[in-house]
Amino acid sequence: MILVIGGAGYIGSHVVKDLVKRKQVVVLDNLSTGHRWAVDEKATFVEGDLGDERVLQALFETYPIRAVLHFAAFSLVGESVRNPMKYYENNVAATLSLLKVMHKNKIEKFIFSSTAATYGIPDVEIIDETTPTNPINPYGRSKLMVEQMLADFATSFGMKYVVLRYFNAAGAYETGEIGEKHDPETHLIPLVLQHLLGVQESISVFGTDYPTPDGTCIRDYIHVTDLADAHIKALQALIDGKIETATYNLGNGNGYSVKEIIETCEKVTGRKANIKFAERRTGDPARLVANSKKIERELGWKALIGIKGIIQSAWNWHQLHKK
Ligand SMILES: NC(=O)c1ccc[n+]([C@@H]2O[C@H](COP(=O)([O-])OP(=O)(O)OC[C@H]3O[C@@H](n4cnc5c(N)ncnc54)[C@H](O)[C@@H]3O)[C@@H](O)[C@H]2O)c1
Ligand SMILES: O=c1ccn([C@@H]2O[C@H](COP(=O)(O)OP(=O)(O)O[C@H]3O[C@H](CO)[C@@H](O)[C@H](O)[C@H]3O)[C@@H](O)[C@H]2O)c(=O)[nH]1
Repeated sequence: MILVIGGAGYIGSHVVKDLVKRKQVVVLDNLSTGHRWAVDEKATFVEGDLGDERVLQALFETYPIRAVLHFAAFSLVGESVRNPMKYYENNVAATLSLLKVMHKNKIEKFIFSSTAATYGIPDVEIIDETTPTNPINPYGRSKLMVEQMLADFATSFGMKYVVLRYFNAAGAYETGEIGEKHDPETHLIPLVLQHLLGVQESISVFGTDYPTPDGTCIRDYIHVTDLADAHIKALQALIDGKIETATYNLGNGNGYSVKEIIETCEKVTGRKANIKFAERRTGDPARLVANSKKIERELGWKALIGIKGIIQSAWNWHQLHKK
C-alpha cells in the first residue's frame, strides 16, 4: 500500500488517479487547499494533518504502507514572502514529524515534491540538477531544507528517496474529471483562461522589465499528467531497488514568457485578452527552464505534452467547470 500525503490537491490527485490503477492507495489530506471530490474513489481517504504524529502513527499501524509520496505543502511564492512562518511550519516542521514517524515505523521509501524555486536565480540558461541551489524566497528555502533533511536521513538511517523538482505544473486530467482548482487562484495559466472565459475582467502581467527578450518572466510549463508519470516511474524504481537516492528536474525544457503564454492562450481559445501591465511580484526569478535529461536517462521518463496541449487541456477543464 502507498500513502499519498496531499493527495486531494492539484498534483497529488492526478498522481492518485494513475496510481490506483497499479497499487492500493491511502490518501492523507487536511483539505486546507485540496478537495475531497478530487480523490479517486478507489483510494482510501483519511482527513488529517501531516504534522499530527498520532494520526501518522495510526496510519502506519492500520495499513501495510511500503512507501510515502509527499505532496502536502503550501506553495505560493508571494505568500511565502508575506508569511514565512506559515511556510516553515507546514513545509518543514510538519514534514520533520512525518519523517520521524516513518523512521520509527521503519518505512524507508519516500518521494518528495520539490520545486524549481530551490534554484533561486540561476546563472545558467538551462537548469540541471548540478546547478547550485540558492533559493530567493521562503517557499524555495522550505523545500530545500526538506531536501537536506532527506539527505541526512539517508546517510544516517538508510532512507531511500527521490526528490522531484517540478517546474510549473499546468493542465488537467484527460477525462476532465479533475484539474487545477486553487482558491484563490494565483497561477498564470488558469488565471488567463478564467479571464478568457469571462470570470475575471483582465489579466495582469507582473513585471515588464525583467532581463528577458520581452521583459516578462520565463517559465517551463509541464503537464500534470507528465508529472504523474514521473512519480509512477520513480516509485517503481525505489520499490525495485533500482535507485536508492536521487534528485530529478521535471520540465519540458522550453521556456515561455508571460506574454507568450497569454498569446498561446489566445490562439488556443480564439479569444482576445485584456492585458494590464503591473509591478513585479516579489520573489519571482526572471527565468526558470529545466534540463530533465537525468530522469530520461535513468528512468526513461520524458515530458510528452507541449505548451499547446497543456493549455488546451486546461481550457477543456475550465470550460467544463466554469462555475
Ligand atoms: N503547482 C506547481 O506548479 C508546483 C510546482 C513545483 C512544486 N510543487 C509542489 O507540489 C506539491 C503539490 O502542489 P499543488 O499545486 O498540487 O498544491 P495543492 O495546494 O493543490 O495541494 C497540496 C495538498 O496538500 C494538502 N495539505 C497541505 N498541508 C497539509 C497538511 N499539513 N496536512 C495534510 N494535508 C496538507 C492540501 O489540502 C492539498 O490537498 C506541493 O508540495 C508544491 O510545493 C507544485
Ligand atoms: O496573474 C498573474 C500570475 C502570474 N504571473 C507571472 O507568471 C509567472 C508564473 O507564475 P505562477 O503561475 O504563479 O507560478 P510560479 O510563481 O512560477 O510558481 C509555480 O511554479 C514553481 C516552480 O517553478 C512552483 O514551485 C510553485 O509552487 C508554483 O506556484 C510568474 O512570472 C508570475 O509573476 C503574472 O504575470 N500574472
